[in-house]
Amino acid sequence: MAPPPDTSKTTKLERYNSYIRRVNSTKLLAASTNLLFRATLLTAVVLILLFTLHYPPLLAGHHPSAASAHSHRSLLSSYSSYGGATWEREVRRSATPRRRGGLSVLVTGAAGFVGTHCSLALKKRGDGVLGLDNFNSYYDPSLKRSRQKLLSHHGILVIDADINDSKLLIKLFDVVPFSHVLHLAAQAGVRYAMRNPQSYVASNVAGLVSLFEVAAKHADPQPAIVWASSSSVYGLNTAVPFSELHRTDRPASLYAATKKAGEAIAHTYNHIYGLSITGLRFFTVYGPWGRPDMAYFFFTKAILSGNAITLFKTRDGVDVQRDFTYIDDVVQGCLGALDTAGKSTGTGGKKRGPAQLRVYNLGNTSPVPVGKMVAILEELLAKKAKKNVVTMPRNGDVPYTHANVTLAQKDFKYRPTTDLATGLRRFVKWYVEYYGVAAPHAQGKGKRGKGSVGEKGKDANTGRVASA
Ligand SMILES: O=C(O)[C@H]1O[C@H](OP(=O)(O)OP(=O)(O)OC[C@H]2O[C@@H](n3ccc(=O)[nH]c3=O)[C@H](O)[C@@H]2O)[C@H](O)[C@@H](O)[C@@H]1O
Repeated sequence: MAPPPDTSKTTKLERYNSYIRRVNSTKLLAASTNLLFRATLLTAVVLILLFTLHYPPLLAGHHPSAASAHSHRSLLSSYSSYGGATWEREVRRSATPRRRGGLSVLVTGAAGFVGTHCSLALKKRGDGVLGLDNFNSYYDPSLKRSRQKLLSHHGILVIDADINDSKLLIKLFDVVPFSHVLHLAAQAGVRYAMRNPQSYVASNVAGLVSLFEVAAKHADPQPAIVWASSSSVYGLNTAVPFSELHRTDRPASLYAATKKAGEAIAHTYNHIYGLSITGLRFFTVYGPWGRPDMAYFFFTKAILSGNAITLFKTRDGVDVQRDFTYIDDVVQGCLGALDTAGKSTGTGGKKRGPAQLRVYNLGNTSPVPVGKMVAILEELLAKKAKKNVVTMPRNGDVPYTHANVTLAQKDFKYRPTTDLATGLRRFVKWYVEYYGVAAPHAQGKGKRGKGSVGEKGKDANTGRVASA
């Protein structure tokens, strides 16, 4: 009988082979896990890169001074990021005139007080308007959002961006051949300049240069520019009424100094690049949808709520006076300046010939003591103000303003027609409606003038009215 075959060797060999297979498959598993991990990492990096490249505006739109504003986004501001076919279509739709020979105007500071009124007036007569505003929180941004809503109802798009965002400005001029820019975006307020000086440099100097740069070097055609200077440039000037020929080299506040700097910068861009530039020196503009940082506005609030107001007197014990100018009159001046602006003469940063450089006072031509302004408000609100009268602190204020408007009258028929009592009555009417406060019993006897923005045909005496 043959001996049974010796299987021990074969079994050992098989065990060894199976061991090798296990080792190999473990190695393979480890290698493929490693590969999978690397591939996932690479895909993630590629995706992040693609996302970032695709949405640069999300970063570009965030100028530091606009940072706080971005917490106030609403549906209306969905164009805070720019680019894309839909965005371009909306921009063009808003900026295209609806009348033959109409203007196409980029309005900066469009959700501001003067910006809102001018945008509506331009749109109403058939011009194209595109707005820009950074919705900063210098004063209640919800008021700016309400103005934006009003503009949106009239087909005007306001883009949520800062004038220092030159990439956006370039993009806008690529999409629309604006004929004009109405540049009203600025850091306003005389006394606030002592608390936040840098904001004046950022908006009124750097922002202005940013706009002029793009208009001079990138815009084709170059637009004509009309922009807001200020009566404060007259500073310590004592010759009255203030004429454009008077000295403006003694500003009393940093605010005034930045506006004066703006006028000098305008001269440079006109001289080198052939930009047509018109500066408008506004005199204490007031009215419905006004600025809550201005005295007539916060005095109204204080009087209604029974809080004291502070009235400044000059060092000689005289009432401070202002040439208060009603918004509709200023709008008329802004449109007149736009209509008579000559064309810019340069292209691609090269001047081709001399261009227009102008500056005008837009005032009311009748100064009123601030005490009188308070007396008018007291009558309209049927309530006495609690007054603290103090000597004017050294805060940048000047004792007196008074405009000579002969030049604006001659060049574009500027004629202010609204006295302070009439204008304040319209303001108070708007104020009680907008804020839904209990209507005052008295509304004064001022003459009724032509309707202004925000008047809804309802009388404030009828009681509480929902905000606009
Ligand atoms: O015309 C201008 O150039 C300027 O007009 C206004 O500046 P201002 O005239 O100082 O306007 P308000 O701040 O409303 O002050 C009006 C008057 O009330 C006085 N006032 C202000 C505040 C206060 O608590 N008490 C007070 O008596 C001021 O001294 C001033 O005479 C605007 O705020 C500026 O942005 C604008 O450029």
